Amino acid sequence: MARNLARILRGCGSLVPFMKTPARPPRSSSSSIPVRTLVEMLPSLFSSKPRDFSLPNSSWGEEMMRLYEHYNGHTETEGEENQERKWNRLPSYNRSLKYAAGGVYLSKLIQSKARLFTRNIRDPGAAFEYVLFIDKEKEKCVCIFQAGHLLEGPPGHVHGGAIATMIDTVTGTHASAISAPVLTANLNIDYRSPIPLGSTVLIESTLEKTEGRKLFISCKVTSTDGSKRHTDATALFVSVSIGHLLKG
Ligand SMILES: CCCCCCCC(=O)SCCNC(=O)CCNC(=O)[C@H](O)C(C)(C)COP(=O)(O)OP(=O)(O)OC[C@H]1O[C@@H](n2cnc3c(N)ncnc32)[C@H](O)[C@@H]1OP(=O)(O)O
Repeated sequence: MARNLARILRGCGSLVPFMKTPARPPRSSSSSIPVRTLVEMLPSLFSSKPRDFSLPNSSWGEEMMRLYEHYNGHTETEGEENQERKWNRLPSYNRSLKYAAGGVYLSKLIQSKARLFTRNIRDPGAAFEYVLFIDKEKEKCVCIFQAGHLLEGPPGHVHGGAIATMIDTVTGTHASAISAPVLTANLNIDYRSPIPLGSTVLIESTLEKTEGRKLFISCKVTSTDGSKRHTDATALFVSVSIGHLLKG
């Protein structure tokens, strides 16, 4: 049991955003691990640092790099006061938790082969290359997205499902930064003009309002100079408890 626990803790990745207000999950009759205590302990006990996929790699094109440097230049630096700095880069990992062990409820969340949908292609640049920045007040998020050749839908252009995935990812990450954990309850998308495969676009999300557990977010996808509107969307996220996630 102790060895299993050590493996879980070693394998922790990016569950941190989901840990803000953990609720009490039901206890497993088949496990002696106190689930709530363990779940709450996980984020503070990471022993290895997972790869941050939102940092530049060799596949990033000129436009992706230019915009990354632009927004990163506006990133708040720890311990440094500068009112001009507006955007904070959000790190991005390819898994929530790595190893499955430690009882029926934890095993539902901790699946050894589970990987974040957008971060599971080994070949850099082949699919989803993106980095997100959030503004200080958390009212807005901006994502620089470079669409790789594996995302083809119509010839030479990005698949609508891949665009929906990115919109869900950006608005979902935005909502999570405000009130984790959240689930997408509703996503409406208007596809206005196709996105060329290999191109870099901007995905901007705006918090419109919150009502109790509900977060209403709007989103647009444009060319990087803003002259072309590719996609408009609205999304509704609902804050849920860890117990809701465990229930499935
Ligand atoms: C790092 C990358 C981040 C990526 C983020 C990706 C996020 C995702 O893709 S999540 C996966 C897809 N989504 C899901 O699987 C969610 C499945 N649905 C559910 O679990 C539930 O229906 C859930 C959580 C949305 C709502 O259930 P529950 O917590 O019981 O809330 P419920 O009481 O039904 O509704 C709460 C409020 O939301 C409203 N609501 C719920 N669903 C909808 C909907 N589809 N449309 C409009 N309103 C809705 C309700 O009317 C209610 O409003 P009010 O409080 O004013 O009465």
